Amino acid sequence: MALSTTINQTGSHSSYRTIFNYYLELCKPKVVAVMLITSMVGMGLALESIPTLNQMGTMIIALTGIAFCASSSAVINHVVDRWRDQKMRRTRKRPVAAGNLPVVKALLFAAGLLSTGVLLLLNVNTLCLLLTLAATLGYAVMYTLILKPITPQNITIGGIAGALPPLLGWTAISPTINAHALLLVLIIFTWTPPHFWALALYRVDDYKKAQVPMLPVTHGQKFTRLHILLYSILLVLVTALPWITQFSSWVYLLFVSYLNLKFIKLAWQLFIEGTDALARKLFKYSIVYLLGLFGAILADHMVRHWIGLV
Ligand code: HEM
Ligand SMILES: CC(C)=CCC/C(C)=C/CC/C(C)=C/COP(=O)(O)OP(=O)(O)O
Repeated sequence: MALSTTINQTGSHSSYRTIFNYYLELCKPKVVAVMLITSMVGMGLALESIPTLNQMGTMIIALTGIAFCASSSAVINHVVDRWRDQKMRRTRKRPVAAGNLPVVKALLFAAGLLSTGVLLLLNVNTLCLLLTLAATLGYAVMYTLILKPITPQNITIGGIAGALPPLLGWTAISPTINAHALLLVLIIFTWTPPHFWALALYRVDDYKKAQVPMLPVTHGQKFTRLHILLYSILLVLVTALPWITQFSSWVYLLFVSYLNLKFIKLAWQLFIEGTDALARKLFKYSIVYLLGLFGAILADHMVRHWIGLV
């Protein structure tokens, strides 16, 4: 119905574009893009010098494979969540929830993405492939299908899947489970609850309507704000670990301290004042924060190891 309207009004080119946009939206491209950036940082940190052409090839294949697998789990999330998405203002226009794309087509798309991703990662190494599959199933099955509808700790446990990308990147270059790569995973794992619960605070009515037991629904606003603050304090401690373990220099520490100060300030203000505007501000800042932190840790490593300065 929506498609024929588009064809009648604006011609077939725009309908192709609409369909392309539907499929693109299913992949959660912005979230996957940030995940790929953290994977790329993992790759850069695993390298002790400027990458060779061969390594660059591996990086491109691995990033494409990870992107395809991550996207396939995002598509499955759209299918599994379609009833819940229909009830929420933020998600009700999503292609499967709104009936613009049939479930079967979405599932075929997910299967195509997953098999292409696996084929690509078979050319990288087995560890990288297996960990990527674990993250894919972690988000599509463990989080979306099992944890999301049953416990407010869904995002803390399910957050492991979203936290894995730096390790995926690291293993693409060096197929071992490195302690410093696990530190990066720990950073995203600790960052996820304030990232998500900030959004859940100002979208609480959506989650109530869809009967999803997110923390503000089950335990209230004040309790959620306290937990955002506690996780933010934990995040400050965890993000000092790269410096404490002498993986990163004081330049990283300085930059991250600035990012942390702002994070704590917002989390504290949100705890005290509790407005939707502050929750929204913290959610948006959480993304800037993560990108800044990963940028800083990579720049610090590149300057000291790739270029040999300091
Ligand atoms: C269990 C873990 C996570 C949960 C539950 C979660 C939840 C969410 C939600 C509900 C949104 C809003 C999407 C929308 O507006 O439609 C969002 C946005 C976003 N998330 Fe997360 N997230 C998680 C992990 C991550 C991770 C690991 C990253 C990156 C490394 C990430 C990056 C982003 C980005 C970039 C956006 C903005 C997307 C946009 O503007 O369209 N998230 N997240
Ligand atoms: C291979 C690999 C790296 C896999 C990770 C996959 C991935 C895309 C994880 C995304 C995490 C995320 C955006 C959760 C959103 O929660 P939600 O689904 O409850 O949010 P929604 O209400 O917006 O759908």
